Order: sequence, then structure tokens, then C-alpha cells
Amino acid sequence: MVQRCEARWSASSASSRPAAAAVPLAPRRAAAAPSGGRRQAQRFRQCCAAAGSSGPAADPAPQQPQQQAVKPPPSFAQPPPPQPPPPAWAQPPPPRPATPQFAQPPPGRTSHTADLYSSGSHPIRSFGFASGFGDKYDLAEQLGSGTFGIVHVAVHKETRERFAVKSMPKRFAGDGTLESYYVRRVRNEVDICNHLGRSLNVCYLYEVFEDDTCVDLVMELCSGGQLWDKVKLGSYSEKDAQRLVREMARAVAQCHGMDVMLRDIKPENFMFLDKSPESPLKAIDFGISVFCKPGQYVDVRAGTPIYIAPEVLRMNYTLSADIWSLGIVAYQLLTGRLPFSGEDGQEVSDEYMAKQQYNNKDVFRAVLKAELDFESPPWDILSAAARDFVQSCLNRDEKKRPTAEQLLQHPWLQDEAEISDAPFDDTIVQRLQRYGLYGRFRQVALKALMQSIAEQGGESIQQFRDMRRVFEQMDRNADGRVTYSELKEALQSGQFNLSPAEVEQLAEQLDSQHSGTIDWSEWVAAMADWRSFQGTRDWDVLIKRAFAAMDPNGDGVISAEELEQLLCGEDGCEFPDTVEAALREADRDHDGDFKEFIESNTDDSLSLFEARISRDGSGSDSSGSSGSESS
Ligand SMILES: Nc1ncnc2c1ncn2[C@@H]1O[C@H](COP(=O)(O)OP(=O)(O)OP(=O)(O)O)[C@@H](O)[C@H]1O
Repeated sequence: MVQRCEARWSASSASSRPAAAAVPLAPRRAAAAPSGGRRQAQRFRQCCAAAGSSGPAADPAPQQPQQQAVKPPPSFAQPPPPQPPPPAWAQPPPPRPATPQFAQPPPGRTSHTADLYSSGSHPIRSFGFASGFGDKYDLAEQLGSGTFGIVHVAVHKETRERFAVKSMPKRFAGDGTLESYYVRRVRNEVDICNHLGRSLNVCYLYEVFEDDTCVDLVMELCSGGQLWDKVKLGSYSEKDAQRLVREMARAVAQCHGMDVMLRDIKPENFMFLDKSPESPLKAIDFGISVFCKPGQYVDVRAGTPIYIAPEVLRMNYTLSADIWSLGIVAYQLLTGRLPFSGEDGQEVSDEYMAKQQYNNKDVFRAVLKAELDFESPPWDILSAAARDFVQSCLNRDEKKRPTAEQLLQHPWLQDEAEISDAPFDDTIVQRLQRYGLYGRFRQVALKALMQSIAEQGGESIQQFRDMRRVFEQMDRNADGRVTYSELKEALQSGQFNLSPAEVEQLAEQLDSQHSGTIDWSEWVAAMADWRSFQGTRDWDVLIKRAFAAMDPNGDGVISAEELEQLLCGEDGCEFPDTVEAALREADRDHDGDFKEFIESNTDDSLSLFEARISRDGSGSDSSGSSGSESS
């Protein structure tokens, strides 16, 4: 059944990515009202102090990363600072020539050229993000710095909750407009973080502010330090490495599932949420990530030299380039060194181990040609499964590398606790995360489908009974609705290893109507194993009924007005972009076919998400260090 809304989708802005400023950070805290001049001036000073610059200038000096004991290797998709001049390969290419290298993709391939370096953004003086960061947050200690931003703790003035804020000093071109690379980089990071939404493996972006001098990204605070610090410690238990690699692989699989290639997988871009030994790991820094569907090719070099895949150097790569980088990190975690050996690689590995430095040309030769060492210690004592895992990631033939989702099924990543036949309750956290990654349209469509199943008497089946049991356990006053605090209580019961901030995230994303409570249909939409209904005799009928419920005037089309009503109710939408975002979501790969759209909702594997079962049964001990002072 192809619905006419396809025409509406293509007529809308669905085909072009929206400007970051137009993308709402829903459902988030509302941004503060624009600040007064005095406050603005105060914020101006704060940002300058952080950035070490003197405000908007025609040609601002680039910020220098803070000195660290061991300086992690730089990422080379950033625009090179003027001093010293970077090597030729590190420069953004000049404006695209009339015939770019991959203008004619090889037969059967789709070239993906929308990249940070592509030209085309109009000169702008500001993004249109909210102002008033200084009205809402106090800036506290510095956490770190990168080429683009300085990261501080930001404390919410009212709740005293602690966040991380990345302040990215504005870079101006000579005519007072923002440098185009800066614009693309900021928009890219904001767009991708918004698109990824809430996932326990990705550092969450709460809101974005800007003033005359800075753009401020308010993010989840990761107070447990970088994975990099563990890598520096060298080898440790294989079990430790396995746990960390599994979390990274989940982050990668979730991003790939959302058509995002990370492109800069390295230990510095993963941080521990807190300081506990069991702390979750979160991916940070999506500055050079790129939208890319499976099978699409990207033709711009980006990444950090020692983690970069061979095909990235050849400027023709797909999502599997991330798998190579993951393999290098896994190798480092297991052995404390790089894999390159022999004539083309040993020197690079030695230099790197001694000084964390290397010559890029040598590194590129090693990436392309060096032998990969899987013989020297500690490989003799590591498991065969670990070796097979890393070898499969570091296959130079990218077509032979497993996908991220396949990697999660690799025997090395299996954990007895996770592959056991866990009772339904144990996967609640996984299901909530999966639901959080669905867009609003998907969530509403699943609710309609659930309604349609209930009308068919489906609630009598075992799966619904299980869901009902858990729902009723949470619903203490038996009013048919679970309040936020009831859900949070259940999630914090000690069964799950979640921080208060994560509990808040999971609860918020379930309440699609922002009513403060969760009803039965929202619960089922999030929890159900929809796949178990597919292929049944009644499946087509169920889908038709769900569609009919979403199309009240029965004209066979879900119009924009009907969609607005479905998504936002009587009071209209909180965010101006809600309907457009839903249309974009539907347009991503479904071409207006509602059945296909529903079915694609339901094939996400729960193994992509962490179960977060508390191992000692005592629950999270991270309440004090999770980034929330208020809890
Ligand atoms: N959410 C966070 N919580 C705690 N610390 C963080 C967080 N995000 C970043 N940091 C710290 O700030 C540093 C710089 O952040 P980030 O890498 O995002 O900046 P960047 O300018 O985009 O970096 P790059 O040079 O890779 O482009 C990190 O290395 C880390 O130490």
C-alpha cells in the first residue's frame, strides 16, 4: 500500500538535511529566554576566558589543546590551524573541482559526497541557537579540550545538576561571517547528536546555546575519565577488554543502525560515565561523523591516522571503515600496542609505544601494507576467540569485515549473563533504549499497532501478559498509569546498573505525550517483540487497522494535519519542526509504504543495547558520581 503522503514527504524538506538551528532538541529542557545585555557581556567574558581568545575577530587565533602528560594523536578531519602548516593530506580539499573523484560512482555504488568539506553552506553570522547559557548554568572546572572546543563542568543554577559543556569559540572569516568549515562542523555535530537521540552508549546532547563568541553544547557529564587512560596503562585482563570492546561495538552498531558513520573511533573518544569499576562507556565527539547508509561510499579522508582504515586512505569507503578502527582499539586494549609489524610497520609501532608519536607517512604505509602481528605475546595467552575477533575487524578487504551488528554476535563478545535465557524483566532497559532511538512517528505508529492488536484480542497472549505483569508491578496505585517516579523507582530498584541521569533519560523518552505518566499503550509500544507478530495470518489486517486509526478521515493518506494531531495532540506541537522531522523519518527509507515502515520498526535487535543488569544485585553505586548532584 503506497500512501500519497509520499508526495508530501518529497514536497517537504525531507530530501535535504535541515539546518541544525532548525532541529529541535526534543524532548529537552526548554532553552532559557534571551539574556539581557549585562548577562550577555558576562557570558562573553566567560567564553573568552575558556577559549583564550579576545572575542570575535576577523582572523581569530586557533585554540591550542591543553597540555597533557601524553598527548593523544590529533584527528585530521579538523581544519588545520595556520601554525604550523599541516601536511597536504590533512587539509580540507579545495573547493570541489567540476568533476570530483567520485562524481561517477562505480556501477552499483552510491557516492555519498555530503561531507564536512563539501562547499555550499551560505555565509552566516549566527546559527540561531538559543541564547542565555549564562542565565541557566554556572561554569565550573575544566574537563578537557580539543581542537574545536574547551569542555567544562556546567552546573544548572536551579537544580545544581552537573553537565559537561563544550564551548566552541566562533571562528570568523574576514567579512564578519562565520568560517564555513566551522559552520559545517558545528551543524554536523549538533545534527548527528540530535539524530542519534538517547542511547546509553552515546553521550547525550541536552541543548545548544550560542552568543557572540561561542557555541555551547550542553552534554551528559562523563566523570570517569577517558578510555585512553586505560589504553596507556597497557594490557590488563582479557575480560576487561572484552567488556569495553562490547560497549564500543554497541555504540558503533547503534550509530550504523541510524545511518551514522563515526569516522573517529579511538580511545580518546570514549569516556567512562563515572569512576566505578563497572562504569558504562560512552561515545563522545561526533564532530567528523557523517550520515551514511549501508552500501553508500564516502570519498573524503577523515579520521585519526593510526586508527584509519586502508580504504579511507584510498578515499573510497563505507561504514565498515569504523570496524577497522574498532579493531585497532580492540588490539590496543588487549596488547597495549599497535598491530603493525615487519619492515613497513615495526618502526611505527615502536615509535608510538615509546613516545605516542609517529610520522604520518610511515603510518599510512603501515596501514596499507604492514604485517599485522597476531603471534607475539600476549597473543599466546589470549583466547582464540579474541584473536579471531580482532583479525576479522582488521581484514584489509573491507567486504570481508563483519558489520557492527554481526560483530555483536561474535563468540568473543558473548557473556554468559547475557546469552542466558533472561526473564522478560531483564531486558526492560534494552527495550527502553531501543524505543528511545525510534522517532516520534515510529512511536506513534507502534502505539496504533498495539491498539489494533488489542482489539483483535491479542492481549490474551503470553507476551502481553508478561508486559501487563511488569506494568502492574510498577503501577503501585493501580490507576492504569505509571508515573515517572514509579518507573524510576523500578529502574533504580537495584536490578539495573543505571545512574540517576540515565534513569531520567529512559523514563522521559517513554512518555511520548509529555504527560508525566506512562500509559499501557506507551509501555507496550516500547516493550513488545513486534517481530513475533510478523508473518502471522492476521498481520496484514493488524497493519491496516493501525493505519486506519492514524488516518481518521479515511482518505488513505496520513496528511500533515493528521500527523500533527497524532504527534502533538490538541495543544499543537511544542517544537516547530516536529511534523517535518516525522516526515523526514518516514522518508528515510520507506517511500510512503506504511507496512514496510512498520516492519522496519520492528527488526532492531535488542543485542545492540546494553542490558545493564546489576551484577551484584545492589544496583548502581554511581549516584554520587554520575553527573547529578541533585539525586
Ligand atoms: N561529555 C563529556 N564529559 C566529560 N568530559 C568531556 C566530555 N566531552 C568531552 N570531554 C573532555 O573534553 C575533551 C575534548 O572534547 P572533544 O574531543 O569533544 O573536543 P573536540 O574539540 O571536538 O575534539 P577534537 O580535537 O577531537 O575535534 C575530551 O577529550 C574529554 O577529555
